[in-house]
Amino acid sequence: MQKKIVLLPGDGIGPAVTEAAASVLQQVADIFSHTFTFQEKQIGGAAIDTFGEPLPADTLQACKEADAILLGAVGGPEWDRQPPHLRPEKGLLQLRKGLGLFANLRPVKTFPSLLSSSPLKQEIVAGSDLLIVRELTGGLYFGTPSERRDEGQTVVDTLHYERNEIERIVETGFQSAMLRNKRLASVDKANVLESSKLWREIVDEKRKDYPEVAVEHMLVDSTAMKLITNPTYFDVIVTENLFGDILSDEASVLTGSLGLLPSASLRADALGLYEPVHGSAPDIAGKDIANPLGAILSAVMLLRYSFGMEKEADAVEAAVNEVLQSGFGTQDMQVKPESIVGTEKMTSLVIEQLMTAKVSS
Ligand SMILES: NC(=O)c1ccc[n+]([C@@H]2O[C@H](COP(=O)([O-])OP(=O)(O)OC[C@H]3O[C@@H](n4cnc5c(N)ncnc54)[C@H](O)[C@@H]3O)[C@@H](O)[C@H]2O)c1
Ligand SMILES: CC(C)[C@H](C(=O)O)[C@@H](O)C(=O)O
Ligand SMILES: [Mg+2]
Repeated sequence: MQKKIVLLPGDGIGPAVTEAAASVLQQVADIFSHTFTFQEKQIGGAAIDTFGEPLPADTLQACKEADAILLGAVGGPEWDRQPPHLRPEKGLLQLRKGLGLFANLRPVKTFPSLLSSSPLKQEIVAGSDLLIVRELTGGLYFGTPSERRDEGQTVVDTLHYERNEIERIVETGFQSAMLRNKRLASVDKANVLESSKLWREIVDEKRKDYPEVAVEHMLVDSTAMKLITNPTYFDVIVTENLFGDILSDEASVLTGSLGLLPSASLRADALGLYEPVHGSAPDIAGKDIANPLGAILSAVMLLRYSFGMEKEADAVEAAVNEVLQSGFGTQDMQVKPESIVGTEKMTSLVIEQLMTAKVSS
């Protein structure tokens, strides 16, 4: 199969983890006789430095013409003082909005070999396997007005949702639950927010179409607590943009490292944007120590969701599992000191494992 992939390395550790994931995809193409073409474009701080804007029109256009997009991360202290429209993060938000990628899937699954990596007790995290379905193109992130007034001393952000925006993400939540263990936690703040009240109404309407799914409405504050005291309680969580952002970083603690978490941002057709959940990690950039597995597992989601390549996705996932099973890890994971490897080494271990598995199959 021939497929066009746009690479958006971005800032900080973004380029290193994107390169890692792209080299795994290239290996997949070689092994399974596909042709993947990679086109690299600028976004975030790197784009601001070169083109004066965080999402150049040329980048957006290339993404619109691609079959899938793989992004590293954006942001960093050097751009933190920029006006809001010239922040690296704005480029990512414009890209999600510009492509209409409203459904952000963030799976969180503990690897049995990494149970001791989590700061939480092993008996609590063991068996955790949940999916956060985060609304990605609405809510506080995009509502207007969002501004400073009275010489900056009054501020306003707007939480805005329209019925159809809630309906489509809730639908994604139900469909995801149907493909998993048929349990859906709809997370909101309906004891305070009007947007959450409409959200609940819509969930209650939709649940009639999915009688097999056990639905529970949960408040976001107690969900945050339950996520780390009883994570196996959850199957699918569907929630609005900001709640999903916060809960997904929290949930990364279950796996032992934020560096392990992948994500897919999807819309109704096959185009998707795939990126690790973590940020640009300026504190470790340029040192060959970033964990590339969140990006590599994002490439697994790309193979599955945009290309429908199940056996290819399974092969990469199995290779990652095998490498972790052998005890290897990056410095952010709790592995034996002699088993700590860098970004490039971790990537080559995954690639070698992929090749070995292919030869022996
Ligand atoms: N999708 C994105 O592009 C994205 C996501 C989150 C944050 N950001 C941006 O990244 C910048 C830094 O934000 P932050 O420090 O709050 O969050 P971060 O996710 O970049 O880093 C948080 C901590 O996790 C560590 N970490 C993150 N990814 C890792 C990896 N792959 N391997 C090993 N360790 C890893 C970092 O070293 C740091 O200690 C900010 O500018 C922020 O806006 C971007
Ligand atoms: C960088 C930032 C805009 C982004 C978000 O808040 O969505 C990030 O935290 C994420 O989780 O992808
Ligand atoms: Mg985030």
